[in-house]
Formats: sequence, C-alpha cells, structure tokens
Amino acid sequence: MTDTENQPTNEELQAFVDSNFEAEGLEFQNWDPSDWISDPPFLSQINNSEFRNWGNRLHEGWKSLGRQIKDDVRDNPDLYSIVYVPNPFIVPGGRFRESYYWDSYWIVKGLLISQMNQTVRGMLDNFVQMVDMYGLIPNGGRIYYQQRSQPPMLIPMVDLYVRATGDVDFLRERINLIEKEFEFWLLNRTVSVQGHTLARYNVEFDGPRPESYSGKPLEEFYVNMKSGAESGWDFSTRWFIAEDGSNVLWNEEEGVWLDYDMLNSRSRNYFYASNISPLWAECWDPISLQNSSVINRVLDYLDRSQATKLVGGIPTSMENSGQQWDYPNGWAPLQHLMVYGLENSADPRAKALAFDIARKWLDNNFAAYEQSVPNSMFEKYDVTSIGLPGGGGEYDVQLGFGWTNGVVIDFLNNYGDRL
Ligand SMILES: OC[C@H]1O[C@H](O[C@H]2O[C@H](CO)[C@@H](O)[C@H](O)[C@H]2O)[C@H](O)[C@@H](O)[C@@H]1O
Repeated sequence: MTDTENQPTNEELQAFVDSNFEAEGLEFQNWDPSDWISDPPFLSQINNSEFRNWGNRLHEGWKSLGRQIKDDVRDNPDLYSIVYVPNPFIVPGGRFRESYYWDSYWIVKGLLISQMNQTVRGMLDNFVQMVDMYGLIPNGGRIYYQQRSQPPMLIPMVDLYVRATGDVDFLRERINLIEKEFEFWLLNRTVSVQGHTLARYNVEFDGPRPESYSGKPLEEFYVNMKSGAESGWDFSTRWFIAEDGSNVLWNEEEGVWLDYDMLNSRSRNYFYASNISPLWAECWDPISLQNSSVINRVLDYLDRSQATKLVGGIPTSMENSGQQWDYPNGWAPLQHLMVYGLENSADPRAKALAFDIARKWLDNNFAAYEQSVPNSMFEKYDVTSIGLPGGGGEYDVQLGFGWTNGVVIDFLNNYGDRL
C-alpha cells in the first residue's frame, strides 16, 4: 500500500493476491463418504425411469459436493478464511465453496433420503460447534461471515435427523447449545409489535459485506444490506420498499400472512412465496384464525396472485426488478416450503396444488438438466418457462447445487410413484 500511496490499481491488487494467497480450494482434503451406498431405497419408488436415473445421478452428486477441511486449517487457523470444523459437509457448489447455514436444511433433507445419516450427524455437530464458538451460526463457514446468520434452521434440521434416525441421545447431549442458538435469535433479533414478539433479520454492524465489497460509505445502507443477506434473500424488492416485520402478520382482508411494515404500522401487500410459510411452520393459531377457513382463504389468495399459474414453479415475488430473489426466479427452498405447507394442511385442494407445484418444478429442473452440457443443476430457475436457469443479481447463476438437489430428491421420494 505504501508503494502505491494507498491507491493500488486492479492489476497491482491482483498481483498482490496472486503472490500472497493460495489458490481457492486448497483448504480441503479428499473425502470419500463412508455412509454413501449405491442404489438407496428411494430410487425404487420412482416410476418414471428418466427421473429414476436423474435421482441416481443426484445421489451420486453428494460425493462431488462433499468437502473435508484439512488438518492444517485446525493447526494454523490464522492462515485461512474457512472456519475449521471437524466433520465433512456438503457445499452448495460453484462460487459457494463453504457450508451455508439455511441451504443445509434442504441438503440434510436430501442426504437423509440418501441414507447418509452419519454425514448429517457430522454436519449438525459442525453447526453446534459454531454456536459454541461464535454464539450464532454464521451465514456461511468463513470467518468474514461471523457478524450475521441466516434463517434459523438448526432446530428443524435436528428435528429431521432425530425423526429419521431415532437418535434422541444426539439431541439430549447437545440441547444446551441448540437452545443457545435459539436464545441468540430471541435476544438479538426480536421486536415487540402490538404486544407480540416478532423476529426479524437485523445486522447492526457498519461497513460493507466483506464478501461483496462495493465501497459505498453509508452506514444505514450497510446495515440494511447485511440484514437482507441474513434473510437469505439477497437481494429482493422485499427489502427495498420499507422495513419488514401470528396474528400481526395475518391480513384478514387478503386472507394470508403478509410482511409487516413497522415504520408505518401496516401490512405490506405484496406477493412473496414466503407469505405462506406459517403453513409450513405450522405456527398459525387455528382458534383465532378459524381453522377451517384459513386454508381456503390462503388458496384463494394464491389463485388471485397468479403465482400458481406459471409453468415452471412458484416465483419468488411478482416484481421483475433484476434482483435474484424476485420474479421470474424460483428457488428450491421456496418451492419446498410452499409444497409442504400445502401438503401438510391435509386439505384435498391444497394437496392437489402441492403436487402440481412439485411436478412443475421437477419438469423445469429436469429439462434444464437435460439441456445443459454437461448436465447441470442450478441454484435457481426461471419459472416462466421450462428448462432455463434463473439470473439477475450480483453474480452469474451458479451450478451444483446443494439445496436444489436436496429438494429434487425429496420431491422424487415423495411423489415419484405418481409421476
Ligand atoms: O447458496 C448460498 C447462498 O447464496 C446467496 O447468497 C450468498 O452470496 C451473497 C453474495 O456473495 C452473500 O451476500 C450472501 O451472504 C451469501 O449467502 C443466496 O442469496 C443465499 O440465500 C444462499 O444461502
């Protein structure tokens, strides 16, 4: 910096990086998962032979997305940006070469169907260790992600694991740290609205996101950007209109849960695929919301929104902003939340819609897989067509792809006998 009077050119910066940093990926060693089996039982339940072969390829894909951190990172952590964790894990893929917190829920879902229980156990232990080290689970497994988390999925992940394996001792032995993560959210990410406690994403650190430096010197801007990233929806018009915020979220006029604008004390009437996530989380109050009518009202809302009419799945929003968490992109986790929110309601009309969304999503992902060379799974898809990856935002669409593969394996497992 002295040589360049604190004004290095891009070329000088690149030359410094090349001569002082190792190439990417050298923090890992080979890993051959010992719990990987050929021909896991879920494949035999898939009637369509093309889908069965595809499911098999995705099951094989866990090996190429698996990573084990080498011992030198443990011994010399200051030389690396990756957070040392002892157990192997599955990464999303592409530019995302570390573990990601909320992505792992859908990865775990797929791994359990692939019967890779030991891998899941290790991944959960890694997360529990991060809670112990940092008091929260960082957005991703890099030291520069320590200031913020992502949608809190540790408890749902442990729930998936314990239900699949019956390993209650695992939970018993780690319950204190699992509770510690829950307390982090209660203490640091809640606000009181109309006498209710609401959770929100809120990262009160200034400075730009370290992984995506842009140089705009505005503290509030940075806090908003990081809070958006903590939501996992970086970025979307959902965060650009006003601040985001049971009963406070339920909107009686629309018949659905909406984001809440705390500045203006009112609902924000925009379609987001997350609007029906209370159905998935089963956290709505059947008594005050009159159980029987809620599902019908939500189905009518979805019908009016037009979001269920697109050929390739559910869009993230209906705003075409050029951001990646907006129309016309569909993301695997949002399809999954929508499908199981509807499926678990046990209402016949809702279950039919759940199947329709799952089928459209599979058709879209499969066509894109078949049409790409080499055959690829994508981070997101365009849901206004069949067979095209999504786009927009601050980086090119990534291939791999952890949560996409997990959701496809889950849909094939659940609906494969009807496809
Ligand atoms: O699939 C991994 C994650 O990918 C996106 O976000 C990540 O990249 C952003 C840009 O570098 C970064 O700001 C963010 O914090 C990362 O998580 C996606 O938006 C995430 O939902 C996803 O977990």
